[in-house]
Amino acid sequence: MSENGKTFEESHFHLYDFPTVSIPRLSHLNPDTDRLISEMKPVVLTDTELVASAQKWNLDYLEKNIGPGSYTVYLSNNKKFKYFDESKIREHNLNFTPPTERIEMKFWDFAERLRNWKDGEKRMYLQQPLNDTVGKNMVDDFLSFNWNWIARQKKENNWGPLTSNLLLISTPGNITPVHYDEQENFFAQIHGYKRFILFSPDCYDKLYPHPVWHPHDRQSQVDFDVPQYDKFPKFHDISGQEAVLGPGDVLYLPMYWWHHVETVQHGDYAVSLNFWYKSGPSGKITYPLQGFQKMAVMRNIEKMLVETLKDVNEVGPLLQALVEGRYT
Ligand SMILES: O=C(O)C(=O)C[C@H](CCCc1ccccc1)C(=O)O
Ligand SMILES: [Zn+2]
Repeated sequence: MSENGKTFEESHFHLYDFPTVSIPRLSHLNPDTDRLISEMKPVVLTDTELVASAQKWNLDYLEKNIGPGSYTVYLSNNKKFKYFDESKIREHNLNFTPPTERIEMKFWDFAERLRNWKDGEKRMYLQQPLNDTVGKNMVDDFLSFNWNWIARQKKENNWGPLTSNLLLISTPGNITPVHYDEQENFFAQIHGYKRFILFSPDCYDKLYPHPVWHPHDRQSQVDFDVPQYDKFPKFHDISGQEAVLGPGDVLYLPMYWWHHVETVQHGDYAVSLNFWYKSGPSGKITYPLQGFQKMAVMRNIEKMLVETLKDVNEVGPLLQALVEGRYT
């Protein structure tokens, strides 16, 4: 498959059993692009120049210009970096074993370890919101982003404020397992290549999310490498959309869309920057509700039940009693 002028063999990607189609790759000047965004459908924009001033953000440049701040780096003994919310571990004092180790590093330390990284060693994933501790050159790069274009997108789609720009630097082969976020996202690829597999919010019944109170809230329980079809039978019917992003590509990743992200194997490290926006007011609700709205409804029901029952172990049995014999 050749994307962004680069060709890849199968060995560059993890192979899964479900079918996928390609996410459209369009110019930002194509009217279909703004239509897809307004319909909350994914699209790869090939020429926004959104972060053109960051094309020079390789390890050397970042090491020289990112400043003295500390950076959150996850370490994994395998390829997966399944996100977990540490606050939920304490809140429900669960005996939860984090799947990855989180450490704080200075950038020069991370850069050095990444330069010397060899396949087979612990994989690393730097994940840190950009903040005002970065050096002057990077502030200038940031100010030179194509804010006109993205501000128009925010306005035309009635989004809320930009909440953060997450800087992501990953070793080849890293996987962020399938999950959804509750914010709109323009994902800008700066260095290296990343493969996204997306699933519509309507797939919520096929991806079996963890409970809302669980540290893996918003993540799927299904391990794509070992899908337990007995536990998760509906996963069998899933199908997705995929794209490989290269430098300069921007993926519109709509709120509540499930996504699995891989840093292409046997290649270079990857540098990405996302733009997370709060959603705007929902406006006129039309019926029947769409998939993402049903996900929000289910989240609210789970939250209300935990609040009311005070014991997370009582939520399942009560919901079971509510459904059995009435709705089955
Ligand atoms: O931009 C996005 O939404 C992604 O999922 C990009 C993903 C890393 C995100 C890490 C993460 C996952 C869940 C909660 C908070 C942070 C990647 O590029 O590997
Ligand atoms: Zn995400």
